[in-house]
Amino acid sequence: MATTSEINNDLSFSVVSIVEDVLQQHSSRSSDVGFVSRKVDESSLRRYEAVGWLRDMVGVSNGKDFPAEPSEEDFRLGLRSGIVLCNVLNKVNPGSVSKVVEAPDDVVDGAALSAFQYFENIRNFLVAIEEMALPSFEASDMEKGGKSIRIVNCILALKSYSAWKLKGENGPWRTHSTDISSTDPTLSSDVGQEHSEKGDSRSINGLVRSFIADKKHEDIPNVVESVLNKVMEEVQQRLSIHNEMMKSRSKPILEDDSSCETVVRSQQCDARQHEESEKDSPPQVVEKRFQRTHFEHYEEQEILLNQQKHIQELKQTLNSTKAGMQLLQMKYQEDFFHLGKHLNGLAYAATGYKRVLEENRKLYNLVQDLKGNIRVYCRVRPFLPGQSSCGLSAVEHIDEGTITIRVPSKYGKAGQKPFMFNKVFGPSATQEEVFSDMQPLVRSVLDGYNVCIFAYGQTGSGKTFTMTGPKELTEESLGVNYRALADLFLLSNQRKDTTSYEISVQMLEIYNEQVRDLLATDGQTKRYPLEIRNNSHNGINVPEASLEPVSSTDDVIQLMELGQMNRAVSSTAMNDRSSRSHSCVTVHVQGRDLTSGAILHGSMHLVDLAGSERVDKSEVTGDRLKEAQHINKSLSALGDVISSLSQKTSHVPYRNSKLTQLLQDSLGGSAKTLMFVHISPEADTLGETISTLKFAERVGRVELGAARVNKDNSEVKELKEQIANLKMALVRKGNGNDVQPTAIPINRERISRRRSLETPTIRPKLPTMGNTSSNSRPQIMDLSGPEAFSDSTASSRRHSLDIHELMKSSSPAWPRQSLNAKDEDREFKSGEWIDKHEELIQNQNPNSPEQFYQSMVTQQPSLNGGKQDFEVQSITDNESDEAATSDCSDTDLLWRLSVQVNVPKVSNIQNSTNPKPKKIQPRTAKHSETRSLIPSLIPAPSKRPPNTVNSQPQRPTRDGKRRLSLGT
Ligand SMILES: Nc1ncnc2c1ncn2[C@@H]1O[C@H](COP(=O)(O)OP(=O)(O)OP(=O)(O)O)[C@@H](O)[C@H]1O
Repeated sequence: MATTSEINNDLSFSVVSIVEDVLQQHSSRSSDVGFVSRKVDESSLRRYEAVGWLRDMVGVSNGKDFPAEPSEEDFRLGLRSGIVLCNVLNKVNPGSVSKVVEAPDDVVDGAALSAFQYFENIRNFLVAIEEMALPSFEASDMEKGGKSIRIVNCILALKSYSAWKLKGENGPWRTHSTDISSTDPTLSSDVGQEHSEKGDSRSINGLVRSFIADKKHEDIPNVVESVLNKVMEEVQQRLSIHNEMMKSRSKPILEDDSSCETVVRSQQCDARQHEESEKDSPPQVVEKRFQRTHFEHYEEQEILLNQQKHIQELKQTLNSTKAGMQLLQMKYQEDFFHLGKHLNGLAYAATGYKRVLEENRKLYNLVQDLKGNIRVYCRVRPFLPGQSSCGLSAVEHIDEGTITIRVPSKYGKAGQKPFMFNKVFGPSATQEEVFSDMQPLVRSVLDGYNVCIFAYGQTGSGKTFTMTGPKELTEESLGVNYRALADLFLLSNQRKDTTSYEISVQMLEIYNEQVRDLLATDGQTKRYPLEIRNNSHNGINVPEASLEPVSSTDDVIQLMELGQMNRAVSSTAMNDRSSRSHSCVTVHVQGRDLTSGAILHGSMHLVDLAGSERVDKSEVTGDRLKEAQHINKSLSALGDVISSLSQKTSHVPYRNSKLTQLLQDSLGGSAKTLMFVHISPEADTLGETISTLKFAERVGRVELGAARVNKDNSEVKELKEQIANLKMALVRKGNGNDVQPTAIPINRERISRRRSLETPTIRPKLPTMGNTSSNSRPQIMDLSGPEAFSDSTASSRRHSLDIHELMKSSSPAWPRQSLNAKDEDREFKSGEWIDKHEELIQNQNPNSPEQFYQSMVTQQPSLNGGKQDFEVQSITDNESDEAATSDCSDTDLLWRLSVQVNVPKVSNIQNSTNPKPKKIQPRTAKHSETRSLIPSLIPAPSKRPPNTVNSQPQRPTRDGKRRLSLGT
């Protein structure tokens, strides 16, 4: 970095000095050597005179830097600090320089002083001199190469001023021509008071005059021209040097700060302006301008220095900030790293938590399955395109398994009401999402479970959408029915190496409490109405309905289309596509294990219920009203069933509607049941929505008992068939008919097949059986052959089959005892008539069937009072229904068989243990009605001869009817 003095040295030059230089060069070329040496001598003398005076003024000690006759260099160095000059000036004219910057004591010479101090003193001195109108010089004259002669002039002028002042003269000081001109030949003799201003020009004039004095007159113009050219060249040269220096010095500054750049630019601009103006201006003006700018440059330099200092400070701050930033960055990076790790941990934990939640849900569902809870899913329909979705939705919030409804004050206490279900689907749930949640349930059909999925909700809430899909079906919008069957095909195909499946479909409709076959192609009337037979052996509860085998989704689509066409659809005020009937797609699956030969059968009801809205709201009359009433009746029957199931009452009124009859196996049996409740989002249907959700919550609390697989191995299956055949044979015997050979071959054939599997160790038991009554034995043999009783491994089966032995038994097996507790429980739940029967059994002496029968008959009025009267009445009225829905459960068959075969024994016991028959109460007209039911359960002892199969009670015609239906 250049010091201030260097800058000053470099920057300060004057036109005068240039002209002098040029003239001297010329003179040196033209004048003789004697003239120069004379001039040098004169200068030296004048210098000595100036130094002498200064030494006198400041004293020898202060003027120690000045030898008495100093060289030009010594002279310059001695004055360079400006201290001597200022002190002298203050002596001559006290207070001219207010503050003289002294050199530090430990500094030997002025070289150690800072450039600032030098300049400060010199500047102050020059300012004062100018004020005193004394001849001045330039600060650069103090430097090497400067014009010391002008310093000498200034000092001598001051000397003469001092002398003038000492003389006590008044008025403005005027220098004497001799003071300067006598001693300085280069100066004009007529230099006046304005010397300081015009000194330079006078000095130039003097030079010029002396220069041209010895020139010939005709040479003068050429000489002047060449001098001027030289001057201009010199000026230009120096200016360019000056500019170069300025540029080079301002470069680092430029890099540092843009404000410096501005300053330097302005300086360059100034310099250029100077350059240009100097071209045009006379040398004096140029000189003056340079003098003026001299200080300005200094100021600028000072500013630059300050700015540089600031820049340095800023740089330092910047560096420290950068370091701080780097530190922060590192810290942040570290933090980010930790945060990332933490987030990873959290994400992992979240995944784990989600897994646990999912696991919990599965376990919860498993528990539900084990308890046999009816699963309840809820789905909220989105606002439909025509509807204004800006209208407030009735749904406040939907969570995984909770739906919160906004309840306004008109429905009681205003607020929010949450309802909990196994799963809640919001309006944006897709058909695929909905199905994927129920897929495991659907798949369990192939494992031999009975499954029932029914869609419930008011009209237009989206039941058909969920079960079938919208009007225009696309792959994405296919409903549960299609997806379920497609999935069953897929899975059955995957299992084809181990199990062979047969899948067939029925499609039914319950319209105005009548069951219709939707797949009928031979005219609807032919199969209308159809009968429902609960607890059927093969799971087909409506055997008369078309059962169509299907093996691909195309088959299913064709069937569904046919079903949809046949379905009774009529428009209402609420929904133009409102179905006024319940529709049920039933999928029957039979699977045969290819290794063990075990057969399983599962069935799945996919039910789309009719809308649950109130009749008054539908604004319907006439036929439509009748339809709506039937729908409401069947739905309230469904409600009653659910209610009694949830209260675990012994009587479940399945028979109150065709719908509950159809779903009996799914609601009260061993099925897996899912109710899919649908609600609309509109606030104006809130009343219906709340009652729907309340009903659904109640359904969710119903426990049906664990679902069971309908898996029979071949042995059990054969036994069941045997039981059925035996039972039929007994009935025929009881009616005095011969056993029809047509029923037997199947049995014989099967049993002969079994014979080959029997072991010889079982055979010896046959003679024991041969000891039984010859009357009965051949009949049995006729029925099934002696081998039928040879299976010692199935003692219970033999026990139930060996009628003869059973008849001999001294301790009769009472129906109730012949069943295990589980089966009994199931019986209680599986049908109304069983409930009644159970109640009767509990009220009778178990050892007295006659009494039991009689008392049962006599107590019938009280048993059938109220509602039960109605039920019995309805059953007797609809006899065929009763027969169809009451029979065929396995346990039921066993139980009944036991009852029948044990009755004679019981009758014997009755004679010994209860000689006095209980008095039969007189019957009312109602009793005769109820009686028609009772004999179907218990044979009438009075009509039964003892100890023979044929002596079993004569059953009423109705009972015979039912047995026929069983045999078919
Ligand atoms: N989740 C849904 N997404 C889109 N549209 C739906 C949805 N659910 C229902 N809809 C539309 O709402 C209208 C009524 O639905 P849908 O016919 O399925 O109701 P519903 O309950 O079966 O009526 P009904 O009791 O009269 O048979 C239809 O236009 C249907 O396409």
